[in-house]
Amino acid sequence: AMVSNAFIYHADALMFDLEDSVILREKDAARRLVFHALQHPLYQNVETIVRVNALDSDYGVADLEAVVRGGVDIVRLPKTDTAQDVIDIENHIARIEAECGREPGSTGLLAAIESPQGITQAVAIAHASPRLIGIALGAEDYVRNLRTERSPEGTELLFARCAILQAARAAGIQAFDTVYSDANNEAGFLREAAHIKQLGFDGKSLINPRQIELLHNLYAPTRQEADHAQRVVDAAEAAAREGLGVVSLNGKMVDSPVIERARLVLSRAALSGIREE
Ligand SMILES: CC(C)(COP(=O)(O)OP(=O)(O)OC[C@H]1O[C@@H](n2cnc3c(N)ncnc32)[C@H](O)[C@@H]1OP(=O)(O)O)[C@@H](O)C(=O)NCCC(=O)NCCSC(=O)C[C@@](O)(CC(=O)O)C(=O)O
Ligand SMILES: [Mg+2]
Repeated sequence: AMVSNAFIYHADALMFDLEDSVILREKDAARRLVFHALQHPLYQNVETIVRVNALDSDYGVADLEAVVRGGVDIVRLPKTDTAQDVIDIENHIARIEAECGREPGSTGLLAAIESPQGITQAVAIAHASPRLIGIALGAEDYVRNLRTERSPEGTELLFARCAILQAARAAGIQAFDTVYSDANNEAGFLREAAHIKQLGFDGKSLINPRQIELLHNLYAPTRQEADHAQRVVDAAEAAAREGLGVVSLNGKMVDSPVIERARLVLSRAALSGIREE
């Protein structure tokens, strides 16, 4: 049922899971279901991601064969511990693209890091393939590996989140935060989402449609922020026409980092609208 109507919720991308939310005896049926969903007309204008099983499991390579041939936009590799994990999946994807006549390099990759080993290798992982559109944190597995549990403050995840952000930015790719598992706790979700936005994440994996609007609204700038960003960009463009790299706007210095920040605010306004307070 979820596969058949997930497209109605206006998520930025839809992720079909073949890994931990599918029990072993359903793995083959789930793969077939996703293969057909990827080719359904309703999913042609939606960015699709499939989380495949690990390549060293009994299912990983079959998952890849199905989803690359099915036309998935991005493959999510779970439990990525090393750069070699990324290179291995990259090689399989390249082979399958060649075999099925898909444009070489057109399948994107998203590596999920879910262990201390992966966090220590985050920089190498983030640089391991030109297909990588981003890296992501998988916090439920990560805290299990750390031998702790998630707290409302997220203290136990701060190191991992910063490591993922640093690695992603160093490689020039996106950084995505993990799921918030209590779908009924709106206040807790919003607190965590505000925290990861402030750290610098580009977004977050969601498990329930009710979280989509909340996150879009949080990432959307306020009217005041959007208006200010527009004034910064206008002032910068006027200054550039006069050959100036730095200008003053109401007494505040406007230079290259401030202008780039303003452009990011405007792009978020274009994507998510204006925040409802
Ligand atoms: C959380 C809950 C059980 C709540 O159930 P509830 O029954 O209370 O949901 P309700 O809100 O009542 O549903 C109202 C309506 O929305 C529909 N609906 C609900 N969820 C929908 C959805 N996801 N997609 C489309 N449709 C949906 C539903 O069908 C219904 O439709 P309808 O009947 O027509 O009204 C349910 O959402 C759910 O199962 N979520 C997906 C869980 C999942 O994907 N887990 C794997 C990824 S995490 C992981 O693996 C950890 C990780 O690996 C992560 C990492 O790597 O980052 C790590 O280590 O951290
Ligand atoms: Mg996991």
